[in-house]
Amino acid sequence: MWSIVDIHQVNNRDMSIAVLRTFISRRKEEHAAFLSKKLMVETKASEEKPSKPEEEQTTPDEEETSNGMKDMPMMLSSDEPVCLEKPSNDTAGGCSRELKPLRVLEALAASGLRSLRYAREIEGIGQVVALDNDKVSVEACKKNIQFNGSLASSKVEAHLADARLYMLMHPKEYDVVDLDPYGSPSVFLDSAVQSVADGGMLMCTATDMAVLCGGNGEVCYAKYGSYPLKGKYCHEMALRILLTSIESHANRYKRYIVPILSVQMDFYIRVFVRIYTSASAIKNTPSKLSYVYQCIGCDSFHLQPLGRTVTKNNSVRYAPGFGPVVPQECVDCGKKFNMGGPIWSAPIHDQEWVSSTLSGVKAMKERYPAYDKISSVLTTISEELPDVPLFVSLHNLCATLKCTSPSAVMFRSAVINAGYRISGSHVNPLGLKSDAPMDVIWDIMRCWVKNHPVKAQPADQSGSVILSNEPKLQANFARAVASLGKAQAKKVARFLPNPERHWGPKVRAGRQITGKHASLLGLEKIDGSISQEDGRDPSQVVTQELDPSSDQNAEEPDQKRQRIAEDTLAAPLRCG
Ligand SMILES: C[S@@+](CC[C@H](N)C(=O)[O-])C[C@H]1O[C@@H](n2cnc3c(N)ncnc32)[C@H](O)[C@@H]1O
Ligand SMILES: [Zn+2]
Repeated sequence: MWSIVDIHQVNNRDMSIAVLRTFISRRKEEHAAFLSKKLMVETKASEEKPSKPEEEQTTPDEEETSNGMKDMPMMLSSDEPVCLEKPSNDTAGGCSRELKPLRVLEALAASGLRSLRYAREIEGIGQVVALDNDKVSVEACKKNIQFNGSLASSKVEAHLADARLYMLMHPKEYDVVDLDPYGSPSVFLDSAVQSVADGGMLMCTATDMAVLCGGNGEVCYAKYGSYPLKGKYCHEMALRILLTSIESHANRYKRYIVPILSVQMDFYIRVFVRIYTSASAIKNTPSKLSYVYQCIGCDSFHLQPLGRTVTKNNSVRYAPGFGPVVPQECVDCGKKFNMGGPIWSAPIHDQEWVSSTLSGVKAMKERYPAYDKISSVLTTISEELPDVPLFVSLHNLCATLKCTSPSAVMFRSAVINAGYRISGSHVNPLGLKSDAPMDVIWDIMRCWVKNHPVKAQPADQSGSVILSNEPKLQANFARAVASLGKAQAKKVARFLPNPERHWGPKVRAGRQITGKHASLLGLEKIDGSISQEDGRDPSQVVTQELDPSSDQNAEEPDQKRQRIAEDTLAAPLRCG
């Protein structure tokens, strides 16, 4: 069995494998659509004018780039995804282009466990390049590759390299770039966005949650270019800050991102975004970003878009956003606002991808050791309102008013009965996303308090100021049909409890684990870590922990072995 301290990595890798499987099937569909469109265009062109001799049509220089593709040859229209395929001479017929297997770069690979799982478990992966700048890790990775048989050896290669330099030197070369650093990915983003092929995917983890969630706002600004706000929605804000930062790096190279899935799990966040090149599409970026005004008294929040588009006579013009969207003082409680952001305020998931990924996971349940976790997270995400960036917390609203709480179903019903939409949020079991404006939310709470009175509070408190105003809306708490999410109605688990022991981030590789880590990691984990690492040569762990009688060359592990793949493939030597 793997230790519980590694479970978060199992969750992270399983989610990545699930998304990669969806990517591979999407890529096939996009390629087929591209070929048929190309065929149509070619047929039309050949009908319109007599064809020139073949060598006059294109020269190799015009056609090829480092990526094997002309800069934008696959653009179907200005904003349509670019097809990820490369020219080939070996197919017959007019559409002589074949879809190459996926090339993956795991830029921060440690002992290569993730790369090995990608290569062994995902059909359609052509090559995985595993980098690390730590010699011991790369040696361990090479041993792990050897130990995992001929399939692994033919697909995975390990290199000692600084990922930043390597990615800069391989522009637009990888269909997938995976960043999974200790702490912040910020120093890797600029080169990573350049290394992804057009239409390719960047998968990026950040574990510096204290920074991203407002523990030290200035550090967050320095690393990511956005101010975080402390609030119940801080983890969702963290996801949106990371997306903003990736977009900002991409824009420098006339590129832009399309978020596919953005998850907060365990104690980290991870985003999956596709990257495209289009000088005209990047003009849309300011319209996808917002500042956030958050009241220091009652936590009401309001979004201030950075940009807007004006459409006139079929032409689109870009302009700065209208503002300010709030007065100097909060209309609900009279206090001032903190301003955070900018955050990505466009959708953070592609809901079609989410449902295909969820169906894929369900169909291959036995291939995912973290099935329960990733299916519950994907289920909750599939129900999130896609166009509502942040959320309120019912407990927080009640804490401001010092009142008892209505049940979530009653509150949801009141919002729905008032004509608005509401959903949960995967980042917080108590979070409620709604398109109802803050004054409607407070009116609902004012109505609730009328029937559930609160003790008198000092008049200058935010809650007292809010309650001193009469509601304009008569809230109706009668149960609305849509007040339960589909998952809740079907009793599908939406949030799983964390394991009770050994939970949390591990100490960075190379650091001595000492008693001072007790408060961070917990005593049991420290004991476990010391006994695990005690006196062992990391490179020996591979051979000691793998069953020497196991079939090292097995290229198609059976399903049971797939399920325990995280145990037996290799020992994660340097990272959790
Ligand atoms: C969290 S671990 C990676 C875990 C791995 N992705 C997995 O799933 O097992 C981060 C790794 O990044 C490596 N690293 C840090 N800075 C790097 C750099 N500039 N270039 C290459 N590797 C680097 C560290 O040595 C460490 O092994
Ligand atoms: Zn307020």
